[in-house]
Amino acid sequence: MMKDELRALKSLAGPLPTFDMEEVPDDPRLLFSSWFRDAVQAGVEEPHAMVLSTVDEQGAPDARILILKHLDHRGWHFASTDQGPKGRQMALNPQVALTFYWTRLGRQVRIRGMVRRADMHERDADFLARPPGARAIALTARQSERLASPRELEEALELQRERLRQGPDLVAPHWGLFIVAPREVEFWQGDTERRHRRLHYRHGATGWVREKLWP
Ligand SMILES: Cc1cc2nc3c(=O)[nH]c(=O)nc-3n(C[C@H](O)[C@H](O)[C@H](O)COP(=O)(O)O)c2cc1C
Repeated sequence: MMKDELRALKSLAGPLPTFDMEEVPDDPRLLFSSWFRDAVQAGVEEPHAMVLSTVDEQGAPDARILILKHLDHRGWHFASTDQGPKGRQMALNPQVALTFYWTRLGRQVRIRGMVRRADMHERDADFLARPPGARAIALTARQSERLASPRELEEALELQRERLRQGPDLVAPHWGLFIVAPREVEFWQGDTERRHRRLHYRHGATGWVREKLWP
């Protein structure tokens, strides 16, 4: 049943844009910005949603979706608690990967690199810019713990909403703003005939080196 349903689904049906792999910037961050703008203009839903992959202490991979908060010369930024599986995994092993997929354009971007924390000032600014509900849930500081009952969550949230009413500038101590400095970035443009175009950037001793990859 599932097999037939899956076979009936289309993938990379197009129309899809072309990708001129000769006309690209030296720095993959510039190409990412340009592709990101294309995704926004094409109406891709939540183009800033990305998969963050990490590994645990046994070397077993883990992955979840997060929201991209910023991209600058340092890399790709995201915000989360430093507790819970991803926080612990990144503290043990700062090597991570980010993956974007923009369906309507048939484009995938894969980033591999090292994650580090932004300074406290930037972290606080990010936290205070979050809507009150998002700040209250972050202040509960229990992401990914076992939830005993919905009431437990409601009570904890009400407590934090009250703390925020008393102190609107409160920042969750376990909140983190993280930056992924890229070592490798791959741009993948899907093709309806499966002649996908792949451009791989690697950061070497003298700067960014690019090569094309087989589809
Ligand atoms: C669209 C979307 C956006 C999300 N954005 C974030 C985010 O920015 N930060 C975050 O901590 N979790 C975010 N999550 C939840 C994570 O996927 C994940 O459930 C949570 O961070 C716990 O991860 P962990 O158990 O691996 O630590 C988002 C989930 C989705 C589906």
